[in-house]
Amino acid sequence: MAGFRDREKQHFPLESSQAVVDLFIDQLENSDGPNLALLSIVIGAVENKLTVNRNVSATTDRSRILEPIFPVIELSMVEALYTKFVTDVKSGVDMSLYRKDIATRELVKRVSDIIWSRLTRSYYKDKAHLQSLYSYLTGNKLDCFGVAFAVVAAFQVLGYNDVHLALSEDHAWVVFGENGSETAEVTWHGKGNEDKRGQPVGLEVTEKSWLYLCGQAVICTREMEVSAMVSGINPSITVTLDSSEMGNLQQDLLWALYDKQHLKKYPMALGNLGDLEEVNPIPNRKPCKVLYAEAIEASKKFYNNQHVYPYTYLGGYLYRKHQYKAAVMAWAEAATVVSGFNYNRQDEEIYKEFLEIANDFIPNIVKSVSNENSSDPLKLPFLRDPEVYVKLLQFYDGICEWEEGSSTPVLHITWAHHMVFSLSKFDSRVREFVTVTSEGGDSEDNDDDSDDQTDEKETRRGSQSDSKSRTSLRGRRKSQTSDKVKNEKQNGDND
Ligand SMILES: CC1(C)CN=C(N2CCN(c3ncnc4sc(CC(F)F)cc34)CC2)S1
Repeated sequence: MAGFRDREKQHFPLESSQAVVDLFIDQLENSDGPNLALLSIVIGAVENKLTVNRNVSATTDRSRILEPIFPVIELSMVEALYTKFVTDVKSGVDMSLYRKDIATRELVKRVSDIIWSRLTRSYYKDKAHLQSLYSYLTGNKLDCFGVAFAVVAAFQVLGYNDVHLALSEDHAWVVFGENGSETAEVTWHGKGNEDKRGQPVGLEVTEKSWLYLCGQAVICTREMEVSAMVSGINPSITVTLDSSEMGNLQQDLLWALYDKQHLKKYPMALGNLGDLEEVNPIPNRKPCKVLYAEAIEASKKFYNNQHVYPYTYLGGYLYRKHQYKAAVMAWAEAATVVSGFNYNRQDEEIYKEFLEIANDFIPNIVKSVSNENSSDPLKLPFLRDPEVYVKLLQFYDGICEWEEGSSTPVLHITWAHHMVFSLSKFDSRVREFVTVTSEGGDSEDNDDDSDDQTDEKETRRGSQSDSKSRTSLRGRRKSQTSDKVKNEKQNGDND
């Protein structure tokens, strides 16, 4: 039955991480494209052996358990599971009903139903290690991403090259048809939401919800589907313990994909590699800060700068390194990105992200710097730095703008309490230097070119530094006419 050719067989048995990396590289160099089902079964098997049901004694206090052995992966086991997958998929489809080169919506729904029908009736969907075909074929369990991935792998088995994975920052679906112009839901999203499997991704894009990234989703090639598979590796054994072998393997695979340019258009995968490099920097490889920057550049270059996570990857890293001003600057950019969406009840994941930043991280920073006296004379203390204050206002402004025009409210009193707490900790002189103005409303409101359509307003640094730095905060309001939001404090040293 469906077996592997010598090209695949010669790698087995896999007896080391390097052997797995060699198999992946060989598949990525295969002119027929990488075999998604084969690679997902292999990586899922390794992850299962290294992380599931490990006898973790309470005394293991290292952040990563050291593996004595690498689990040998035998060809017979992989081939048996692969044959089972091929048989499941092919027996579920009467191929005589369909054209062989381009998928139809009916076929996409059919294949999604085949994957769906084999899932265990009810199980904890958010559990770890449910993302691979190994989990599907040995445990009949998949998470939301895993179902979408399995549908794409099934179409590869059926010989279709037009069905590809589409990824937003919290959802997955497929594209298919002539030049991938069609979209279809193939999995569920979140809890308590009716799945829309078979339907096109339509309304949500017009609703401007973050969940669908307004047409800026990552559309995968076969190789980028391998990047998604590798990015989805979960090295955790418990909440507090990771498998270092699995983490190192994920890192090596991501670098192999990076070297072949298969992370170029995939900001989250670049961010994931950055997180791995932070914990375990590989000599002579790009440092995590550069990877976070490349993720932001990729979002700007390929996705109209409409991805939020690249900025929260960077902000989270800077926060962990106590580089608080830079962290606030990254979070302000993240809020500006999210301000371009309308909040929808299915956007909880990004809501939780901003909730933690606004109501946990920023108050913690403000508390921790309250008795700061920076040794560096040129560095303004956080609470005396007008640029920080302006960036904080930009952060809150972005979240307010996100809420404007949304079907669901974002902010509640707790947000206001934390915001007032944080802003009020800034030195009063800093607050005096900030002039907030609002430009005209939406473009259609901008017909009046009255000269009070203010351009950027400048904010000068405090007296400590003689150089004036032009920090501007452009207030943006969606619907109001242009008006000065705050009185302008004329200070003596205005030039
Ligand atoms: C800055 C953060 C909080 C750190 N980790 C973040 N991740 C965001 C989600 N992650 C991802 N990493 C690679 N690819 C994908 S595709 C996807 C949506 C899912 F439904 F398919 C999620 C995701 C990995 C981890 S965002």
